[in-house]
Amino acid sequence: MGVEVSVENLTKSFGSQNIWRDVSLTLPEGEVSALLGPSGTGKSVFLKTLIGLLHPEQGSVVIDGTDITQCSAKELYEIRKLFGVLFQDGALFGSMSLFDNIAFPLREHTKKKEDEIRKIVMDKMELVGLAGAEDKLPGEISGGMRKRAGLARALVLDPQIILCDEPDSGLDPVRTAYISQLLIDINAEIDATILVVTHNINIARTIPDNIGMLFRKELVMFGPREQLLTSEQPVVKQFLSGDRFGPIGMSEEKDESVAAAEAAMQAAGIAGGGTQDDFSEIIPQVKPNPGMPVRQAAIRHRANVEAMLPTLPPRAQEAIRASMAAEDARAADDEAAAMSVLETAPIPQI
Ligand SMILES: Nc1ncnc2c1ncn2[C@@H]1O[C@H](COP(=O)(O)OP(=O)(O)OP(=O)(O)O)[C@@H](O)[C@H]1O
Repeated sequence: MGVEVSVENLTKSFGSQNIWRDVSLTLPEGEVSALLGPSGTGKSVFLKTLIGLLHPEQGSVVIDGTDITQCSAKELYEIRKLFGVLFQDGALFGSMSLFDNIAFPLREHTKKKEDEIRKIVMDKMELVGLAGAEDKLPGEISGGMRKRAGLARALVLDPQIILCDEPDSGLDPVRTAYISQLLIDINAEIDATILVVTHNINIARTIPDNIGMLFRKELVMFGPREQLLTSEQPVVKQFLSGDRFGPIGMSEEKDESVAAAEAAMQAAGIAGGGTQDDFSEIIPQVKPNPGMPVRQAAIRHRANVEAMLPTLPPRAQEAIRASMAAEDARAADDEAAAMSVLETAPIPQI
C-alpha cells in the first residue's frame, strides 16, 4: 500500500539561484499524480528533493511520519527503501547486463539469495515486456527498452512510492501509451503512490488523478486533474496548447514589450502554433487492463474529490461532475456487458 507524501513550504536554491519556493502539496496515498512545468523550472530537482538526494533550505517532506529533511542518515536510508525511481535516462550501469542492472537494488539492499533474486528480476522483466533480454547491455537496446529496464529496476524492491522522471521522453506515441498503461496497471496491482514528471499532454490528460504545475519558481496549482485541465490561467492554457504566445518564453520570462508585440501579432492573425484542442473537455482516465485488480486509489480519490468539490473553481466542479457521471455510465455499461455474456452463455448441465 502506498504512503502519503506531504510537502510543506519547500524552498530550494543552488547558491544564489532560487529554483522554487514555498512549494506545498500532498501526494495522496496510492494515487497517481503528474508534475508539469516548462523546462528548467526544477521538476527533476523536486523529485531529487523528495528522496533526500538534494537538501532544501526550508520546509518539510514528511513520509510515513518522518520528515526526511531533518532525519538522520540512517532513517533516510530506511525511508529510501520505500522508493522506486525511474530517472530520465534510465540511469543504467553501461557495463552491466540488464539482469544485473535490475538485480542491483536487491543485491545492495537485501540479503536475498541469488535464486530468489533471479525469480524477482525475471518477474519484473516479464512485467515490463523485457523477457529474453537479460543478457543485453544497455548500449545494445533501444531507448524504450532502457526506459522499461529502468522501470523494472525501480520496481524490484516493491516500492510504496514510485517517482518517474519523464517516462515518455524519447519514446514514440505507441510506446508512450504502453508505458502509461503499465504505470496504471502497476498502480492497480501494488497501490503505490506515483509521481510522474512529464511534458506529455496526453499523459497529463489520461493518466493522473492529480496534476501540479511549476512556473516562475512556484507551484501554480496542484489538485484533481480536471482542475488544471479546465484552468483559465494563461500559463496553464499556454502550456497545454503548446502555443508560443503567452507568459512562457523560450528561455526567460517575457517582459511587457514582448507581450505587447505578441498581442499585436495575434491581432494581425499570426498564429502561435498551438493546438486548438479543448482541454476542458475531459477525456476518460486510462483504466487498468482487464484481469488487473480495481484501482483502490481511484475509489479513494473519488471520495477525496467529492469532499473537496465545493472548494474548487466552478469550471473544475462542472468537469469533475461530468467525468464522474461518464465513469458511472461506463461502469454500468461494463456491468450490462458482463451480464449479457452470462445470459447468453450456455447453462451448464448438472
Ligand atoms: N546539482 C545542481 N547544482 C546546481 N544547479 C542545478 C543542479 N541541479 C539542477 N540545477 C539547476 O536547477 C534548474 C532546474 O533544473 P531541473 O533539471 O530540475 O529542471 P526541469 O524542470 O526538470 O527541466 P526539464 O523539463 O528540462 O527536464 C536548472 O537551472 C538547473 O541548471
